[in-house]
Amino acid sequence: MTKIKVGIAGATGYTALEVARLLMAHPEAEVVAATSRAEDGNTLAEVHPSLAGRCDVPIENLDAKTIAGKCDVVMCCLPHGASAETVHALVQHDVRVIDFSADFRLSSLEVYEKWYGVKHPWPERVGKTVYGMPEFFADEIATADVVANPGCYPTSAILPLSPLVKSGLIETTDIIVDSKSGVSGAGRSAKVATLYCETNESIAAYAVGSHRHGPEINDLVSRIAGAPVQTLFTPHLTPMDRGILSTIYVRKNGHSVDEMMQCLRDQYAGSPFVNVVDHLPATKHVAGTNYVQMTVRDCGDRAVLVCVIDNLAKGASGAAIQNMNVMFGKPETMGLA
Ligand SMILES: NC(=O)C1=CN([C@@H]2O[C@H](COP(=O)(O)OP(=O)(O)OC[C@H]3O[C@@H](n4cnc5c(N)ncnc54)[C@H](OP(=O)(O)O)[C@@H]3O)[C@@H](O)[C@H]2O)C=CC1
Ligand SMILES: CC(=O)N[C@@H](CCC(=O)OP(=O)(O)O)C(=O)O
Repeated sequence: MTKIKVGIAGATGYTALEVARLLMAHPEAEVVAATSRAEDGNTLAEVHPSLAGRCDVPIENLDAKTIAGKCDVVMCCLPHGASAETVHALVQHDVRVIDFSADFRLSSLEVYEKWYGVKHPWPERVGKTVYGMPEFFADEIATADVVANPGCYPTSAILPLSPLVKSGLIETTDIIVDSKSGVSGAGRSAKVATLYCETNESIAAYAVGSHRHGPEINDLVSRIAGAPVQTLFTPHLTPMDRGILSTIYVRKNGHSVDEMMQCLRDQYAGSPFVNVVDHLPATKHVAGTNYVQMTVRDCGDRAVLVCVIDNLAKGASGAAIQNMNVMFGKPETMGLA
């Protein structure tokens, strides 16, 4: 059996570590290349000691032609902007790419450039790249050269909202998405806001009314549901390593919460990673799994949807492995179950 040869660009970051960790347990894929500007010459295990003894792949400076020559697929774990340039160069050298950044997620170039404040390096490709959520786009993912891996917060909102909007069970306006994330969501590079003393014993709302995941949620729910949707999204930073909890307030549209729960159960009946549950456990959600749990509660003229995910698993690297499995004709759960 020939294994899928995987490259990891941006190998020093948190999503890269998580994708490498998951790939160590994948029976039909192997890490064959890794890149970073800062750690050129070291190995993946030297940079991430938790991989010691399991991954001596050398880290090199990113050269698209060299990496493409070694790999069947590259996990591009770079920040937006830098990622689009790299994805473009990789595709020119005939390698498939899973892009962790937001560079190819949105339908509209204008919306991208407004919210990200940069000129897009590959504008022709915006709006023509499949969104990496196999729950809705598996057929396109299977044949894609580039997959736009979803944002972590958007995953926690798109999965519960889309089926309910599509079935007309909730109103398309006045939707409030209130989300909390662990600190690893902000990446591994040093920033004052994510220092231990700033985050420990604290909780903070940030980018209120201006977070770039608002337009991503609106775009994707609208696309999937076939109806324009406006949400109000507020993220919060919480003193956890990882994890996302989204509490979503919606207006009922003359339908009961039982109907909403049934709609979600029907939508995700065959889905290996989305669990619709009667009660979310009061105990800690298990980190590092690709599973999403969601439920709905009745609150008079409103309903409250609650969705819990792991930002580094289903919110990033787990979703990327799921996408890779779909791209290479493997069972969706391989290496993730
Ligand atoms: N963390 C999370 O929970 C999630 C992250 N994402 C997205 O995944 C991507 C990676 O995130 P994450 O792993 O957290 O980020 P990190 O900050 O932890 O790592 C980023 C990596 O990119 C490299 N890098 C940084 N700037 C540049 C540049 N200008 N050019 C080339 N390489 C660069 C760094 O390596 P070096 O400096 O050594 O070259 C580093 O390896 C981002 O686009 C992020 O938005 C998406 C969903 C969830
Ligand atoms: C806690 C925290 O800071 N989270 C990040 C979201 C990470 C992510 O998914 O970002 P991309 O869409 O850029 O890939 C943030 O709010 O910027």
